[in-house]
Amino acid sequence: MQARKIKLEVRNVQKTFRIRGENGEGEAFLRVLGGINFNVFENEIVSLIGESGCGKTTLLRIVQGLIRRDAGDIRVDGKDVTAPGRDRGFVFQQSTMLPWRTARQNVEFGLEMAGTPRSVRRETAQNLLALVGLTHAQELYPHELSGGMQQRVNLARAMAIDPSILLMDEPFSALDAQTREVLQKELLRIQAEANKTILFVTHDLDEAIYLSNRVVVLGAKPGRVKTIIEIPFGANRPDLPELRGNPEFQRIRAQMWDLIRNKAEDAPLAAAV
Ligand SMILES: Nc1ncnc2c1ncn2[C@@H]1O[C@H](COP(=O)(O)OP(=O)(O)OP(=O)(O)O)[C@@H](O)[C@H]1O
Repeated sequence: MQARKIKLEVRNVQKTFRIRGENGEGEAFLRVLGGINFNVFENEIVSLIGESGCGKTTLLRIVQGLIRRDAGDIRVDGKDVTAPGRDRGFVFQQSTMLPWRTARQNVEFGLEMAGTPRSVRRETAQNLLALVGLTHAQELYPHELSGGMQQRVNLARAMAIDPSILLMDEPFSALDAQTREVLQKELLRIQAEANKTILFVTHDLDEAIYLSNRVVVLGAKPGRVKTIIEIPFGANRPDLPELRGNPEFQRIRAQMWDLIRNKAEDAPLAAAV
């Protein structure tokens, strides 16, 4: 069997924030990440879950290159990460579209910054907007788009620079339940069509199981990897409402819930994290 290619390596990443001391006086230290280890393989979706405050967003921002780690290594395609770069694309919880640009112009933005010729930019943006199902909305401005449509544009924009990995921080959590389910399904379709590798942060256990090949469960204070769960449903997994009735889905969900509530012992980590 061919070895899977590692896209993202996270090795012993640690972070402590300097914060105000008790009663707002002096200073104190908050150890947020206590040595995080995991890999994301090519074409995988890996989700990070864990209780609020366990450091998911901090970890994603460190991978993004926006927060400096105190120790450890992060490599994308074997290259050390020290700052934001075109090898990583981002989609956040809130839409980050530029309000004075149309959907197409928003998708073209990163390519413009990179000096890509106009005709190539336009074609790339049109292709990506078609991929995310927005051909009809290319020339609309953000205020003319629904929240779900805006997140589709943000996804197309993140993909425009053809990053090695997409980092997504709760991208659907501000959407209503119905739109969220549509976009979750769409993300699986887009990921399969475009062969993308994704690191995905979510609070939502069902979303993590439905979208992921593997789920990294983090414990808190300091954040650490409790276990990494392989999700056994293949590429043609049923839609989430149907999957929820699957006993294996329910078993995994219960296991995650126990881990997050600290009811279960940390499971031994597999060698190939
Ligand atoms: N810049 C900062 N300075 C000081 N403390 C910070 C900073 N950023 C985050 N923290 C603290 O680090 C801890 C982890 O925050 P983080 O946002 O990474 O957690 P999270 O798991 O993403 O939480 P949630 O699920 O609620 O979004 C929290 O206690 C937070 O208050």
